[in-house]
Amino acid sequence: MLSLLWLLPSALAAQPSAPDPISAPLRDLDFGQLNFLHTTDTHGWLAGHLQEPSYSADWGDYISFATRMREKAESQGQDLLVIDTGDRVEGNGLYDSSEPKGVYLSDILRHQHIDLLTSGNHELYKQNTSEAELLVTAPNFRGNYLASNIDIIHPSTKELVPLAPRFKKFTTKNQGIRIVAFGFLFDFTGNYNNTVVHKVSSTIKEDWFQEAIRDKEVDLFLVIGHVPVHSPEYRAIFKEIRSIRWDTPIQFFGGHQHVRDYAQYDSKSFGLASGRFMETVGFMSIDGLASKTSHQSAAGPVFKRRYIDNNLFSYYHHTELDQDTFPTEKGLNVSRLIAKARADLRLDQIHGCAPHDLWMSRVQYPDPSSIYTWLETQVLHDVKDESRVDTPALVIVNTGAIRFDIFQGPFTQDSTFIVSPFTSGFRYVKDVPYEKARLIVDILNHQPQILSTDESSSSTTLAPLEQLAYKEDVIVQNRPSFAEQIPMSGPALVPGYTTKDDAGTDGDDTIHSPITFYRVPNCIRALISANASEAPETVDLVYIDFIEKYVAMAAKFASLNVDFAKESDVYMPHLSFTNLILDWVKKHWKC
Ligand SMILES: O=c1ccn([C@@H]2O[C@H](COP(=O)(O)O)[C@@H](O)[C@H]2O)c(=O)[nH]1
Ligand SMILES: [Zn+2]
Ligand SMILES: [Zn+2]
Repeated sequence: MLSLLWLLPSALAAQPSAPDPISAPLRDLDFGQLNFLHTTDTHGWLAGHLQEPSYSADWGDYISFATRMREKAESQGQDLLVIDTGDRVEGNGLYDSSEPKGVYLSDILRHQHIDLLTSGNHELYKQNTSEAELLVTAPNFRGNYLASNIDIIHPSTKELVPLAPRFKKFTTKNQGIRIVAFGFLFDFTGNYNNTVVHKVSSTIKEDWFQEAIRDKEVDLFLVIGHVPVHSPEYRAIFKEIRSIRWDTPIQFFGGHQHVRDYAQYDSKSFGLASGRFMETVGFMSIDGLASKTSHQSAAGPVFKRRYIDNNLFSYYHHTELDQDTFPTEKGLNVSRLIAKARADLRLDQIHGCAPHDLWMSRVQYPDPSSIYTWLETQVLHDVKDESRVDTPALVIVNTGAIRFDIFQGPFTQDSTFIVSPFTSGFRYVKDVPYEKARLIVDILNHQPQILSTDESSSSTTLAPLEQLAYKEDVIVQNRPSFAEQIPMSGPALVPGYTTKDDAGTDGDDTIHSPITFYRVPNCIRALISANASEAPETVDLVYIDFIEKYVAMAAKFASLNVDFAKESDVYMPHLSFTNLILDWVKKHWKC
C-alpha cells in the first residue's frame, strides 16, 4: 500500500544541522514470522548525511528504529534480527579523523544490538584495523561476529586464529526458528599480511561447513557476508548447501558493491544487498518457515524485501510512531554521543568552499562538473616531487580512490575523509617513454572495474572482462541518489534510488524520480610538464601506490621492461592522496 508522508521540519530531526523537509510517497513493510534489518558498507557514516535529507538519520535514530521494529514484531509474536555485513570503517571523518582511527566510531557502533555481523575488505587493508576487529569489535558483539573464511595472526600469541567463530546455530526467541548462520568475505586478496582470507570455494569444502549443512534440525540457513549477492562466491555457497539440503530455505545478506540489489537463487533462496554509507536500511521478512514446533507451510515460505531510505520520516512511517513516541532513551543518547564526537573531532571545521557541485558519475566524464576532470586539470598538477622538478610526469589515479561527490559550499574536515579517506601515497618509475605511459593508462581503462569496486582477482595477468564484471548492469542502474530537493509545491518526487532487482521495481520504500548515472574510467591521468604544449619523450610514471600491482601488469602488457619491486620509488614522500586534495582546497577554495 502506498501512503504519502509529509516530512517534518528539520528542527524536529535528531541532528541540529539536518536538512530541510521533503515529502515522499512510501511503500509499506510486510512483516512476517521472521524479520530482518540490514546495513552494509556504512564506512563510518554513523552521523548520517548532513547535507542530504533522504539519508539524514543517524546511528542513534537507527537504534530507536530497530528497537521499535523489534517491539512491533514481538507484539505480533514474530522475531526481528539485525545484521551488518562489514566495511564499517574508512570513509568518514567520524572514523578516519581520530587518532588512532576508529576510537569514536567503535564506541558509537556498539550501542546497536546487532544479532549477526561480519568483516568487509576495509577491515583488513591495514594491520591495526583488523586487530581492532579482533580485540574491540568482535568482543563488543560477543558471540554475534562470524568469520567463516578469515584468520588473523593474534598480536599477542602470534598464532594464526579465526577472526571470530566460523558459524553459529541458534533458535529465535518467539517463533522458535532454528537457524544455522555463516559469515563470509568475498575472495579478497588485498588484505595486509596479518590476515588470511580463505577462498570461498575451498572453505565450503571444509569439514566444519560440511557438518553444519548436514544438520537436520535446521529451519533456515542464514548466510551473511561482505559478498555481492550476484557473485560466484554466493552462487557456490548456494549450490553447496542445496546439494545437501534440497528444501531448506536459505537467506543471504550481502554487500561490497555499494548498491541496492536482490537476488533470487531458487524459490526458497534469496539475497539482499543494502547499499552504502547509511543511505539504506534493508528490510526482509520471511513467512511460512518451519520451526521447532511447526512445519514449513505447504505453499512454501514467502520472502519480501524493502530498501528503506535512512531518514526519520521513513522510520516514523514504518513504526507508526511520531517525533514524540519514536525515539528511545538509548537512541537519543547515541545521537548526543555522535554530536559530541563530531565536535571533539572538529568535523565541521571549514577548510574552503567549493564553488559548485563536483560529481563522480552524475555527469559525463570529462565535464567541468566532473570530480575527475577537476582532479586531472587542477589538483593533480600539485603532484610534484622536489627532487624531480625538471622532469615531466604522467600521474595516474584510480577513480575508485574518490568515494563521494563534493557539494557546493563548505568543504569541511569531514568532507576531507568523505571524498577520499585513503592514506596511500604516490610512487614512480623514471624514464618511461611517454607513449608507453599513455598506453599503460589505456590498458588499465580497457579492463573491467578492477580499480573501482573489485579486487578479487589474484590473477597475474590482466583478467578478461567477464571474470571481474559482477553483473555490471546492477552497478550502473542501482546507484544512489543525490537527493536533490524539489521545491515543496506538492508531492513532487525527490530524485533518488529507483531500484530494479530480481523481484522487480517495487523494492524501494520511497518512490523517487530517477537519476542518470554515467560510467567512469578505471583511471584518470594528468601530464605535469613545464612545457605542456609539447609531448615529452620520457616521463616519470607516477601512480597512487594502491594500484601498483595493476600498473605493473599493464606495463608488462605494454612491453615496458620494468621490475616495479626494484625500480619504483616513493614520489613526494609523506603525501597522501587525501592530503593532496585537502592542501589544494585550502589553497584555492576561499570562502
Ligand atoms: O587504499 C585504498 C583502498 C580502497 N580503494 C578503493 O576502494 C575500493 C574498495 O572499496 P569497497 O568499499 O570495498 O567497494 C577498491 O576497489 C578501490 O577502488 C582505494 O582506492 N584505495
Ligand atoms: Zn564498501
Ligand atoms: Zn567492500
